[in-house]
Amino acid sequence: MTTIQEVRAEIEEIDREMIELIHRRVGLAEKVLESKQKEGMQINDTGQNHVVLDRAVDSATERNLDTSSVKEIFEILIRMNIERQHELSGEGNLP
Ligand SMILES: C=C(O[C@@H]1C=C(C(=O)O)C=C[C@H]1O)C(=O)O
Repeated sequence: MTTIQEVRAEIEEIDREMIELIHRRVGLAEKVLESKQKEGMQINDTGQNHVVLDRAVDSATERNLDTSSVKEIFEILIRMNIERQHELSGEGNLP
């Protein structure tokens, strides 16, 4: 039988992986901003936000996860990326 310590070690490993993935995702803000500045695009792209959220909700549905919770997580991830792009463009935390 698995001990609580073993399960917690597995959770810790997953948490570390998630932090690394969040770091990678936020890290892409620089490349995205560069392309947007070249193309004259706005930082917040509501159409793309929908694409990302719909994709996350579909994946969550396939795995029988609570879709509204998964959507909240992805809304936070999108916000973090947008905030990072604003920081990098020297605008601070504008909406
Ligand atoms: C990363 C982008 O910039 C913003 C952040 C997004 C995201 O974190 O997925 C999606 C759309 C944009 O509002 C992008 O346009 O792809």
